Amino acid sequence: MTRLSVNINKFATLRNARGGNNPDVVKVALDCERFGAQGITVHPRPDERHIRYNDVIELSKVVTTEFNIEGYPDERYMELVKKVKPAQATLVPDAPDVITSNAGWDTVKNETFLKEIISELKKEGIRASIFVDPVQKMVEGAAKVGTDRIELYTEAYARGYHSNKEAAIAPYLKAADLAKNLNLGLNAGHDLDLDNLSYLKESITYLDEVSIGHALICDAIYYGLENIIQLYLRQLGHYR
Ligand SMILES: CC(=O)[C@@H](O)[C@H](O)COP(=O)(O)O
Ligand SMILES: NCC(=O)COP(=O)(O)O
Repeated sequence: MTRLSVNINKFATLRNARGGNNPDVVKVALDCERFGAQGITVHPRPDERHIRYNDVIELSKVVTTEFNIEGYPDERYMELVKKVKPAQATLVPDAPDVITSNAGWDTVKNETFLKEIISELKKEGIRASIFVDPVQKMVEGAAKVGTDRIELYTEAYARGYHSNKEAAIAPYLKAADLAKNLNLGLNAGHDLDLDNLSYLKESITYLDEVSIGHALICDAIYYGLENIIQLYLRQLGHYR
């Protein structure tokens, strides 16, 4: 069964917009778990515009499902994961100033670097996953650097899904088959949502995990809207 890891970055974006601690990301993580999430994902970025490094430390004390920390493996990231020892570290090749993740690793060019980082993670007992585009050469390169899993970067799939879902999934099927043959675990993420998720899952039956943040949190706000307006109207005495 494919596991759902909820990326809680955007809750932190909302908190940071006002200062203070609403919403409380620790409570959010615990509630996500209570409501069935099988993992919690965070992606601290150097500018700490959403999840902060200290949040990650506090979350690590309470998360009981799979804790997954994404990020570019610079010194600060490596220090953090070594301290926190999450179940999984997902390495993403983001430059510090990107709005969101926008590419997978070039596993060929970065072979030596990735090998070193992954061996450091393994020494700490942390499962390594690396973010890759659905490109055969990059998946082969991922196997060579010793990662336990890859995470397929699904932005292109999500973008193509509505116009031609068969074409959009095609490179992912090939990459997933190759990953399976190379004994790599398989995760997927980025821009997955209520429309495109089930077709991905039906098509790639041995998907270990998806991590979903942006759309899930937008949906939580939107699907909660009717209920919350009623609750506020009740406070104003409209239903007495
Ligand atoms: C690795 C990936 O595809 C996304 O997790 C990304 O981590 C989301 O990060 P932002 O929340 O900063 O957009
Ligand atoms: N690894 C993908 C992730 O954690 C969430 O990506 P998104 O759903 O916010 O695009």
